[in-house]
Amino acid sequence: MNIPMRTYLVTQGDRSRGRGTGSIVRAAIEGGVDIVQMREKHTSARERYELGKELRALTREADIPFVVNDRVDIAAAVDADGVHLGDDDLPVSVARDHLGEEAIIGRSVSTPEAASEAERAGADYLGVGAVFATDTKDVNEGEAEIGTETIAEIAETVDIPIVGIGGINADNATEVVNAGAAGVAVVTTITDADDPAAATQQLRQAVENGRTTV
Ligand SMILES: Cc1ncc(COP(=O)(O)OP(=O)(O)O)c(N)n1
Ligand SMILES: Cc1nc(C(=O)O)sc1CCOP(=O)(O)O
Ligand SMILES: [Mg+2]
Repeated sequence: MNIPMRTYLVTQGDRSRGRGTGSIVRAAIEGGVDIVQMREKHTSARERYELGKELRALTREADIPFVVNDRVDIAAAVDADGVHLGDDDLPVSVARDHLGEEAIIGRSVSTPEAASEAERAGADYLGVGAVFATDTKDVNEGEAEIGTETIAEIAETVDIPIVGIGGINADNATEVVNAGAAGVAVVTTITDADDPAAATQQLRQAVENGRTTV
């Protein structure tokens, strides 16, 4: 499965300076984002469903993949392309049974062992983090600031693509890609930017720079 994910936006409404998540996603699309994940932790199922339908329409119009964080039921309800799962979410195999062979299923990992297990379970890509310090999410001790060395180890271990996540911006994205990531996933670099479209473009350029210098 060839999933475009050089620049991967993970949404978070409460880190978007009061701007609607729809407007952030529209700007990211204008800036050339490759894939969008709806991640709205403290909202009801109904709110996620309504926002999910809006983001599905925007991403469909832009012809880019749309993934829902955590919730297989909401992914199915809004006709998303897939779901992103972590340790507290449904197993990859269960999501696969519900969403089908064509669905994009991402899995969070922070060690080579967990990466191998997720690949065996049928994940299509891995989100690996937290690469650098972040205050967007409380990351467990041992999974914080794993660095680009762990990105390199995991990239060597699995055949599926990986994206780095956590504290990534246009100044350090090149390093993440040079370590072996297919791309970078970000929340605040885009959602909290003065100009989310320009921030997406700069991130994209940093990723491209990595590809040409590897
Ligand atoms: C691309 C990507 N990578 C990792 C995560 C983290 O997922 P998870 O561990 O399930 O934590 P929450 O995001 O649910 O808090 C992600 N969402 N996206
Ligand atoms: C959602 C998420 N998952 C992480 C992980 O390590 O699995 S770090 C993270 C937050 C990323 O936010 P920012 O780009 O603002 O640092
Ligand atoms: Mg999760």
